[in-house]
Amino acid sequence: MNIAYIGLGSNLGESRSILQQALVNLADHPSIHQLECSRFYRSSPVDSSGPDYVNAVARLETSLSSLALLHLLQEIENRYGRERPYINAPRTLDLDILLFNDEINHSAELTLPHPRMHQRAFVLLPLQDLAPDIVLAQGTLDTLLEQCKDQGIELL
Ligand SMILES: Nc1nc2c(c(=O)[nH]1)N=C(CO)CN2
Repeated sequence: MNIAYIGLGSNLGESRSILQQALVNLADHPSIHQLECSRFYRSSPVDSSGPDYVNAVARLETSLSSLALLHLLQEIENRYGRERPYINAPRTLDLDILLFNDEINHSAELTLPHPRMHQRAFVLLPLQDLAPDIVLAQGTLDTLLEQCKDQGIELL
């Protein structure tokens, strides 16, 4: 069984209920097990403008490959009317694979671990709820959170 961490984000529409519904969609999938989610956070947009985001991180076990999981996440994003008019545009639902076992992937479709997760408090703080002792290639969660403490984020 594979273990994946997924970043969830939304800053358009009913963000909290969209995230909750997306978690139900994931939990209902026959190849996804043991889904757990962090607390929800409100965060200021990083590298983009527009409304604040609601962010969370989920941990799940799956028999799917990383690419099959990516395609499932894209399909769920599309159910919530996700459009991609420009890079980092506001979005109803963003589902990113952050970590997939210890997989390192630099394919055209998927980069693992997620290339910017270590610089984003909206990923690191919810990840800390689920896996406080996890150590990324760039350092511990405490060390990395210290480096992005200027990013606005609060517990919902
Ligand atoms: N706070 C916050 N900022 C972002 C987010 C996000 O989920 N939360 N997602 C982005 C595109 O992936 C760009 N900026």
